[in-house]
Amino acid sequence: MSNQTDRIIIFDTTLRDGEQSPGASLTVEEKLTIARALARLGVDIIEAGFPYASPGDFQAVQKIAETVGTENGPRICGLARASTKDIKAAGEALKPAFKSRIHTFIATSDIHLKHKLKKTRSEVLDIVPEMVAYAKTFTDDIEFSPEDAGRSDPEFMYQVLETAIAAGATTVNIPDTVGYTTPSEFGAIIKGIKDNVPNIDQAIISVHGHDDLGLAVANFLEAVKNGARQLECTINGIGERAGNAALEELVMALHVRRQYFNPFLGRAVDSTEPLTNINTQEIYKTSRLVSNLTGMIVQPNKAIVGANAFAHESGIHQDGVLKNKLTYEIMDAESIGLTNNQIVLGKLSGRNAFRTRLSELGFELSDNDLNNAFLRFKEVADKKKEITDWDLEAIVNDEIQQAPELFRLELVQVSCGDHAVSTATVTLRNPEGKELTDAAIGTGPVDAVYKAINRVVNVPNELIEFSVKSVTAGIDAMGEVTIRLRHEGRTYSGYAANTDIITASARAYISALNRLYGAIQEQSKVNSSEAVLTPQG
Ligand SMILES: CC(=O)SCCNC(=O)CCNC(=O)[C@H](O)C(C)(C)COP(=O)(O)OP(=O)(O)OC[C@H]1O[C@@H](n2cnc3c(N)ncnc32)[C@H](O)[C@@H]1OP(=O)(O)O
Ligand SMILES: CC(C)C(=O)C(=O)O
Repeated sequence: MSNQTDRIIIFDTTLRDGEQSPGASLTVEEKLTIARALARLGVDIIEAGFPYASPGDFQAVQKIAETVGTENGPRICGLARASTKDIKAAGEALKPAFKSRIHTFIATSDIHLKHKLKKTRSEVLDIVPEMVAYAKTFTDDIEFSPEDAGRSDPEFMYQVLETAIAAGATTVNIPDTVGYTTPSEFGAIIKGIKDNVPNIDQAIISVHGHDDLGLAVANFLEAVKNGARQLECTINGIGERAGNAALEELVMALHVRRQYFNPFLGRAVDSTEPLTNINTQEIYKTSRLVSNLTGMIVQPNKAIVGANAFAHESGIHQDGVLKNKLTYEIMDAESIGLTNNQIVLGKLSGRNAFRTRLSELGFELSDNDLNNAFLRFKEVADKKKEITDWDLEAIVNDEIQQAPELFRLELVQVSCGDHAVSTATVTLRNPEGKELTDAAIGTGPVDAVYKAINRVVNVPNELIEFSVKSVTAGIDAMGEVTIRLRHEGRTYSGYAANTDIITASARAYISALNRLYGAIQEQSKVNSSEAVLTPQG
């Protein structure tokens, strides 16, 4: 294999590194939904998880390998430390995939060797070929990463990469694990690898980077100029700490500035060939899906997918755009799948029009889910004359893409005002099917509702984020509520949309509590199976 491909491979790690964002933890079903969306987006490789990390991660990777890793689907990858138990778990979980990859890694920086791994350089040099060769017994496609490459001694890293490739690594991935390097430094690291690793032509050079200094995307573009051909990125740039390089920014930079990048890929400047396999029209929808399911809100001024990314506010700009869009726009909103938010359906629309529009928007629902979504649509259409694509998306995300419903909201009622004590009454159905009603007072209606819900659910938690925004303009707009809460150091998110923001707030809170309650139940199952296993050794 040669790394001289003239195309950029997009390796999406939303489900692995993205899920490492505090509070972004996803259920197996949610991961499957995102994996399907990534396949529609056209990513080449999905890093679906870290199978050894937990039974849930193992199951998710296995399910994605089975249902999304089909013959025409993307390659499915699992992460593993340089250890036989991790690699074995990855190999087992990936078995159902038509095309699989094991990604194994070990740190090469002296800081990590000394303080974290407590290993010498020569020990690492022995472990790497042994583990790559072991991974090779599960699949031919092996990626190796020298973790913290950005702070590693280049000469040592060259040696490690050479042994990894000699043992069968087909991709070598260079991570700036702590987001420390600058673009020119990162480009020089890639050039150094090309110039100094003797067998580098037998592997693809990949890059992975974090955004601690806001430089991840710039670093990657410099890496492409110096020979990197695979980019590891996440939707909306989510990930550990400040996140990863954002897929949408990288792809659109390569798309919009194609003529600038063509020569670095050995193409004629004016070549119109796309630089990646990404279907850019799927970008906006995928971004919204990931944001809703992870609870990681996209900031309004975020490049490409932020609410303001294509908005022109000031008079001089509006005047220019009205005369010619090119005055202030370097790309079309349509190119990332942003429609004009046109009115699509109303309360007289039927099931067929509803199903057709959802499928045009990329939602493939089972008959049961479609029925539920249709009933919600009719409810909303009774209150809101015009139903836009954004409303439809909010309805599906609220109604269908939810954590398993352990507690269900049956009723919420509030009394509030500037001369009243905010009071809320709620009725919830508990996991055993019993209806429970309670009431509370609070500093405002949402506070009162949350206190009343807490009296019923009775799991201590701290609300750390509450956001409400309208889906579209207008007084009858649906409100979207996203919340994050914390319990014993872990964060859980919830999402809901409704024309009544108090109802949306209550539903979003219950959706987060359902995740928290589900996690407690999972943990108690693990604890009781460990308790059974321990006495028998
Ligand atoms: C840069 C990255 O993003 S790496 C990916 C990060 N993702 C995760 O950590 C996923 C979630 N992690 C987990 O569930 C757990 O940490 C597990 C299951 C992976 C390991 O759990 P534990 O066995 O309890 O180990 P713990 O997390 O406390 O410590 C990590 C151990 O792995 C070792 N280790 C770390 N990286 C590597 C590596 N690449 N190869 C081999 N060993 C490694 C550490 O030195 C430490 O070993 P020690 O226990 O002998 O000191
Ligand atoms: C596992 C590696 C590639 C990683 O996530 C990092 O170094 O940030």
